[in-house]
Amino acid sequence: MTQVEQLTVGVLALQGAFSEHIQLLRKAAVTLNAGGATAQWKFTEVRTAEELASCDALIVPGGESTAISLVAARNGLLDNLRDFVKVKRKPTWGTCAGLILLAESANRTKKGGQELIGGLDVRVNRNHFGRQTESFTTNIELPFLSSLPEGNIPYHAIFIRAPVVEKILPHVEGIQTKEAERDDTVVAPSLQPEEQVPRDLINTEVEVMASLIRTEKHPGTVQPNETSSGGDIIAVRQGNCFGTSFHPELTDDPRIHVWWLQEILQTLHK
Ligand SMILES: NC(=O)CC[C@H](N)C(=O)O
Repeated sequence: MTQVEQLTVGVLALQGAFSEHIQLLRKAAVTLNAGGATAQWKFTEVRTAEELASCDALIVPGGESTAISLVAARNGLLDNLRDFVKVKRKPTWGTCAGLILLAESANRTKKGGQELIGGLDVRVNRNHFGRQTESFTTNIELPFLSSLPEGNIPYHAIFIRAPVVEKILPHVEGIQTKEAERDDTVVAPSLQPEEQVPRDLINTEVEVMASLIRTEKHPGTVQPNETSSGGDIIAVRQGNCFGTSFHPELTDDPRIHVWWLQEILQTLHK
């Protein structure tokens, strides 16, 4: 009998919707293993460098990116997270605040209050749709789910003070050379030369996985932006990193978690 591999997926548990992710990951693993055992999955909350080191993959949840980055900095975890994502290049998924933290650049940040992990060559615009009261839910098409059972059923996406990807950046090692074009833009720090990963290992450009085309009027005002003609970019993937503007963890629909666990298996077996 072939040995089933053991994989540990961590959820950064400093602030935000981490326990919801763990519950949905458990549900996703049951779904995935029902189609034939894939792996023995362990899902765990991550608060320390030791816990992070035990993980094969990581979710950075929704919540408040400023709070998550402050606590991570206080716990001395930011550099470990950067190493996990950008040097070890382990599969990492950020939802909402997590997408902001995985971006190489973010606009509308609080003065002096935000550090980024980086990993996705994008610039996000925080709170793109407005304040809490302008949060909304909507059914969207997620073409990347189409290979899953029931993958073509629209996905009920929850946007809470959500960011969007407003620009795909050219990949440059040494992020300081990237634009910080406004007073409220922050960028992720550059890798040290000895940490730089050869370009062919990064291997992919940013891939737009989903856009939101707002056909009906939502309460929030939409800022004009560079992607408005094709809709707002709300899901991207690049190499080991995946990010979504919305909160799959606040639904009971495990399809994106199932898809992402499959991605982990594929990445690890490449
Ligand atoms: N729901 C969320 O995760 C909101 C993200 C929040 N606007 C931030 O900047 O962190």
